[in-house]
Amino acid sequence: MLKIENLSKAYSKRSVLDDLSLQIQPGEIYGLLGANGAGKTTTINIICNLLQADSGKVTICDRPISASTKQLIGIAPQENLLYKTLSCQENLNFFTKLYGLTGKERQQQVKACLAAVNLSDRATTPVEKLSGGMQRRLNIAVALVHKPKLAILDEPTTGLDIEARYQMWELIKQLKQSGMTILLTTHLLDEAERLCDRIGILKAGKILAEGSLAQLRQRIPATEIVTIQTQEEEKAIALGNKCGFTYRRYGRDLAFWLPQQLELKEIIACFEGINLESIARTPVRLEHIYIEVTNK
Ligand SMILES: Nc1ncnc2c1ncn2[C@@H]1O[C@H](COP(=O)(O)OP(=O)(O)OP(=O)(O)O)[C@@H](O)[C@H]1O
Repeated sequence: MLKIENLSKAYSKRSVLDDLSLQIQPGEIYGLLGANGAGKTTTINIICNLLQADSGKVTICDRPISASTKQLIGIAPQENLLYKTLSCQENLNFFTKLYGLTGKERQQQVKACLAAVNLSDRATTPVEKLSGGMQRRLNIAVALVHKPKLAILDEPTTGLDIEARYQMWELIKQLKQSGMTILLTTHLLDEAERLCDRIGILKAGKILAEGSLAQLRQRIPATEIVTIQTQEEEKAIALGNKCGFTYRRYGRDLAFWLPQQLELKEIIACFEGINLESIARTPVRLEHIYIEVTNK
């Protein structure tokens, strides 16, 4: 559906995208993860034909990116693209006109998009009277008015509270069920874990790792991760090493990769001789993989 091959882009002499390649299959949610400045927005702007790459190739539905492929893409940008004093319906009407929809099709699309984002009962409410979560959902409806093949959702839940975030996740899952292909950018690793079929980790304009969560998990040779709290960290690291556990710091937490499944008592036995204040077991999460891949 979307194919990016060897894309490079520099501003003045500063390289922002460095031989970037990725592919998105029809009907999947692809998560592009990266810190601030990694190059996510630059990539999106090139896909949307708003910015010219220095080299490389981008095709969507086998067509090279051009003014005419804009029709295939719906983008919900980081900053809501909405007219605050207009109602939900008026906003959508405006964008349907921009895309050249007329008559019955226009009315149908406005109605369908309001329903798709669960805002049918707010059709005549001005945007400024909607909650932040509702405005974010309307921003997505705007991206869908012209029935695009690919929806690009740029940090769709940034700034939302947890309830609004759950609603947005539900909406994104419904979009996928309706057959939409989605490119999602996010800083939130749990969001990517919940939603994405495949994930690409972007750093300094390069994809450092890519795959499903199960594929990415193979980057860490551990069955699970054990985090401990103790005043005797040096001793704990030495004892962990003796048992074949690799240690890592996640923030200030001291954690160990367990190469094989162990009973809790076997894990505790490894740290015999020191005072353990707490011990917690977690599966290998995207957070651990992200840190491993981006800190190399
Ligand atoms: N028009 C521009 N001129 C010069 N430098 C730019 C321009 N646009 C972006 N950059 C730089 O390119 C790099 C990548 O920016 P980009 O916005 O693509 O990153 P991002 O991954 O989207 O970050 P964020 O998560 O903060 O949105 C940054 O260092 C940024 O300062």
